[in-house]
Amino acid sequence: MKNFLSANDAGNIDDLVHTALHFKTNPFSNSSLGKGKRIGLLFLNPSMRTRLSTQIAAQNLGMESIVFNASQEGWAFEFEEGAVMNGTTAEHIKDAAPILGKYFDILGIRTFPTLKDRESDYAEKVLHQFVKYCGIPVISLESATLHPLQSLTDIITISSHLPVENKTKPKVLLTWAPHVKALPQCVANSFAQWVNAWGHANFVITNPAGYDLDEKFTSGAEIIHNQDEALKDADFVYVKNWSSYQDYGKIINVDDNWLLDNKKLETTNDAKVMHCLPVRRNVELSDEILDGGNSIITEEAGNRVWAAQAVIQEILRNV
Ligand SMILES: NCCC[C@H](NC(=O)CCC(=O)O)C(=O)O
Ligand SMILES: NC(=O)OP(=O)(O)O
Repeated sequence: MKNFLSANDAGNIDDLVHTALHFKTNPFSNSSLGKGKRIGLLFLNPSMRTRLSTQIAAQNLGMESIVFNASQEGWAFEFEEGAVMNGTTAEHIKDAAPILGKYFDILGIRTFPTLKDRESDYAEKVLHQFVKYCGIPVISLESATLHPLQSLTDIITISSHLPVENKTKPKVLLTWAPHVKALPQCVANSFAQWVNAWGHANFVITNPAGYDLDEKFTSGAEIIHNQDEALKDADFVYVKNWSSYQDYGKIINVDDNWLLDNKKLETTNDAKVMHCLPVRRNVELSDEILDGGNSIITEEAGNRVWAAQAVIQEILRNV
């Protein structure tokens, strides 16, 4: 593995899941692989889980990690080719990224979308410039359109809840949920991309009209606009808000009640409920679900370490 930017970089997903679950029971089984190596974790946006789990994963492999909160503590980056930098940006990515390539062996980057310029966001303009100019392997810590470490975690979590002799595919439902802010489509896009690539689920997506995701990621899933219908017999319900892809970055008013509660879960197959976190309680997900027996959300967040460790190991084997 050279970079880890999407499901396309994962190789065999089952193998990666297997490696991650091995680390879950044997965290220090390869604790000298990263000796003398250093990962830089650069954040242009907030994070709790991604930052901490990736640091722990690196440490478990004997690797040093340094976090750089670039948007708060660094010079403002310029990404435009040929820019006359007489405004607020102080350092061009072409100058900054090669330095990071000198300091680190692997670079992790979190960069959210603008939610204003769809073309630029969906071209992953910022992430790809880091890749182009840093010259070392790059791990996405959530980019403009995808969140691959989260999605690998989600597949690991689902896999570990399947019966050992599982013959039938579980029904995995991704449901849109309400929110007060316009959020990226990354987590939902990425979950769709990974579940499709994994191929071991009957995959359904439910969202209100106007919230259909980019078909580039969802193609292969069944899309149902009626949440009650979509919930029937689901084994896993993945809850997430996203802003509109079609009316890019906008919140479209929705009449129906899309907030999941225990009553809505009754028609499922006693479904496990998942969410990437952070979650707005009683806006995006109800207290009764978050505090109830169907939620596997804390376990899911715990699995972030093993996903990151499996990915860093694969990259370290190539540097
Ligand atoms: N990294 C996981 C999710 C990050 C981001 N959520 C947020 O920005 C929530 C912010 C808030 O609730 O104010 C998202 O949806 O892509
Ligand atoms: N799920 C997730 O990526 O969490 P953070 O934004 O806290 O890293």
